[in-house]
Amino acid sequence: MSGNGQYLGLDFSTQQIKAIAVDDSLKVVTEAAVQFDTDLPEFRTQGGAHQHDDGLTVTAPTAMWVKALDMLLSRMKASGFNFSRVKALSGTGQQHGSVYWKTGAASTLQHLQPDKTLYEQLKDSFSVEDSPIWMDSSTTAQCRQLEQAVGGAQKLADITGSRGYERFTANQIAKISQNNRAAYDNCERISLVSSFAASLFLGNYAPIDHSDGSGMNLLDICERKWSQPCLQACAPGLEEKLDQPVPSFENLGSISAYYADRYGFSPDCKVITFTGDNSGSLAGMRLQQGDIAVSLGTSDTLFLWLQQPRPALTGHIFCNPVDGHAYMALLCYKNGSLTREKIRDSSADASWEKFSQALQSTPMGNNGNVGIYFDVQEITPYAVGVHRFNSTDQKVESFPPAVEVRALVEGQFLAKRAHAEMLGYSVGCNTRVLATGGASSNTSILQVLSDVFNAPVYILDTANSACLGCAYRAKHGWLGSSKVQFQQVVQGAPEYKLAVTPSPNAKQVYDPLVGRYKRLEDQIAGQ
Ligand SMILES: O=C(CO)[C@@H](O)[C@H](O)CF
Repeated sequence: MSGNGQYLGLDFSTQQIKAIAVDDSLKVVTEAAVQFDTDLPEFRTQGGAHQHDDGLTVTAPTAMWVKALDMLLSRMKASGFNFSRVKALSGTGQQHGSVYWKTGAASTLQHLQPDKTLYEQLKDSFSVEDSPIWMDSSTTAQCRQLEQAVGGAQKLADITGSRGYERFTANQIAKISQNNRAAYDNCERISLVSSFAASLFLGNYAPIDHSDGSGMNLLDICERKWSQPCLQACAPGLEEKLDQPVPSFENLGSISAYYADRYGFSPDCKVITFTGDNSGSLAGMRLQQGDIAVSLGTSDTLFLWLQQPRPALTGHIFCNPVDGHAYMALLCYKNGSLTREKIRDSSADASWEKFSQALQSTPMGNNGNVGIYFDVQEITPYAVGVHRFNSTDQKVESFPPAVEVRALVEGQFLAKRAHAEMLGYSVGCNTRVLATGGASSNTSILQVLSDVFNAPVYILDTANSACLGCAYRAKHGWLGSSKVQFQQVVQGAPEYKLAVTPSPNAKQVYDPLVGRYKRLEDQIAGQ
């Protein structure tokens, strides 16, 4: 894999647009960003979005994303970045968001004038000016309609990898076709945020990729084609507005001449399919078969690599962005660091040191005491409340402080393992846990994670993992995904740091405890 080129990753995320360039050894050489709220105040967004008065609808101005790209590239040019060295670029977009290109916009995209900004030329190219984004929760009716049309929630999950979720694109499209038919009819192409961004660079409509397309409730994730029952249930004439989905590592062709003329990109710079931000993160974290990535933040997120997925009513299964025969899964937990902090305050004198001492002073399995701490409405599963059980499954009102601390941490990780296994993951000899996020700096917490999964835990700096992952994917696509595996391309990337390994007998303690935890969780979720 020779070459002295550079590879550019772009991330069109909720609050900013970011670029990272890496050299041939995948070392970061440039970073740049535009913050929507502060750099483009004329759009008056908060966190990159507009929260509507109904308390459910959340959108972002499509033209703001276009203007942000003008600003980002101008900043990079002004800083002296040499665009001519970029061999290929790829990117991500916040998942589920959608862009509605007005009839006739293709011609404008194909004939961009280098003496004008993208914004000047494209600002009136969208039949829906405010794109629905992933924070929207206004389409519950459309979710139920879609689930009913295809045979129920589990059937929709079996087809598309997820039950109906309000933020998923099919339900947003259905809402627009039902409530704003003129805008829907005056739209010749619907893009995701990722394929919209790719279209800007390609100077033509870019296709939706399999991985981000898996977040729409429209793609049959086994066939990797649009599901006809889902298309027909969603909106009339939808398939022609979407075009056909493609693998997430396709070389879409050369960059639009607009960028060569205006910024000095090489005319031969290749555009590699863009994908969703979580898929980009999987690439940036360099997950491979057998890996689980655990992001321990305000909400906890699990990224799984799956070979044989089992779609369920919780979690999401997407086509894998770097391996055309594999899948990935996402599990999101609302009760994350705030819950850990609450127990730290109530049972460890608000001290992480005492929190850690409590974990060190209590045995694996906590003498049979199990806790489920859903302070706020949990989404995995849909349940709420704090529930404590003693070794004979009797509900108890409280635990001693140290037992409470361990019950919380073990409960959170037993939940993650139970739901991961429900989606088709199996803990085995090649399991690696990659930990990131605030709590990954606490070795005692990581020790419990390692024991529950009976696997080594590595620490990963995933700052900008989505953007970095796309720079990696750009090189993979440029080299030719049919010629080289993604894992080979990223071999030279910085190594993970081994943090902890499982305690002796961890397997004997936690393998049976996972089943017991799941039974207790089902019991409280069923309430
Ligand atoms: O909704 C989500 C995943 O399903 C979020 O992680 C968005 O992708 C954030 F942009």
